Amino acid sequence: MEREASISGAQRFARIKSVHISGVSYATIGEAGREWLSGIASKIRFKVTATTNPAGMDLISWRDMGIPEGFARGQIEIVDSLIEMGALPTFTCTPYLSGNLPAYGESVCWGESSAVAFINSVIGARSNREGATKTIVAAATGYTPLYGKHLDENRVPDLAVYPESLENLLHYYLLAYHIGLHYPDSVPIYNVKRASLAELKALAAAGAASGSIEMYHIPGITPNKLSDAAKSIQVTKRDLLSLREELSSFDGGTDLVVLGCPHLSLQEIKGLSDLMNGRKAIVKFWIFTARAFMPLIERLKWKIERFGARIWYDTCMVVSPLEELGIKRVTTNSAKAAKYLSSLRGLEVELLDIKEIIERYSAPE
Ligand SMILES: C[C@@](O)(CCOP(=O)(O)O)CC(=O)O
Ligand code: SF4
Repeated sequence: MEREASISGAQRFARIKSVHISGVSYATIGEAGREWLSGIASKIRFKVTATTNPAGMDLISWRDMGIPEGFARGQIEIVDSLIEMGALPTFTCTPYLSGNLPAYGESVCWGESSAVAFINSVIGARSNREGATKTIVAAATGYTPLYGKHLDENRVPDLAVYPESLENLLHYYLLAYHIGLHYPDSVPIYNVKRASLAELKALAAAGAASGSIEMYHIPGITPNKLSDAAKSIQVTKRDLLSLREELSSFDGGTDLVVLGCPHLSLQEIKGLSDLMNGRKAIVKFWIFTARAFMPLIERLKWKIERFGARIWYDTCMVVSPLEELGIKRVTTNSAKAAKYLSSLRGLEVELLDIKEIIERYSAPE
């Protein structure tokens, strides 16, 4: 940890109350990661709340997903090692909705770039975008080096963004993705009139996926101190639509629709069940969310199941080995998923808003 502090230029450490560990999927960390975790599992005990990012499969229904036995064995060993050290089995990228909610001003050490940007921006907690190893060291020591987004001077807005129009959730993803591409290290002010939980999540996820945006402000909505930004830009609807084209490599004829990047909130699942009501899927639909919501979804899911969609827990479309399940073309509404599905999983991607997806890939009952 001392060496880590000197690399990042930190002079001091912050005492932390929580970590969020990414790098849980066997598809991402492989044999090397599995071995490393099993080697340290009996030697390390976590001192603070430690939640976990999605794993490479639904930890209960993995056989239904078509996950090979060998993959499942490796994944279960990773999960066991993390739990032995004291991690909480949340397996979600929205841990702030599943029991790990930092307070305003609190320093934490979190992985998962979308969650880091969400808690910095929406809650006013403080974290840098950390790698898995560092979050494990922080969990074992209870400290993290104090630099970057832990410090006031790095949380000051430097770019005022004026979108021409935001008509649906996809536009929020595209707006932040556009800013992350062109201003990857900025602290933007998004001048938007409203932002639901889903929209706040989309802004957090997309700006960190195309760039390294760890924090944004929204006047009247996010709690951090605002000041005038040095630079100001307009983002037109045309900018958003041409970005959608760039992120899409096909148009119609998908193998699989994947929704839930980041993991869907309860409100989004409710909204989806209403959109699906009275319709039937004509392709495979997979939905990803946190295991913690499972009992609550019991009463909502009949509409989703009748539609023909499947809900998976503990995992997501990016960290499960979709390409090994014979899938080649996927459709999503998340710009972050679009990027990682093509770059990490090597899949063809179609990016559409949720209503367009339902219209294109389902029919009235
Ligand atoms: C792409 C991502 O959301 C999930 C995959 O990362 P990991 O395997 O959990 O480290 C991680 C991130 O954006 O920080
Ligand atoms: S759903 Fe998206 S944000 Fe969540 S872990 Fe998967 S890639 Fe990351």
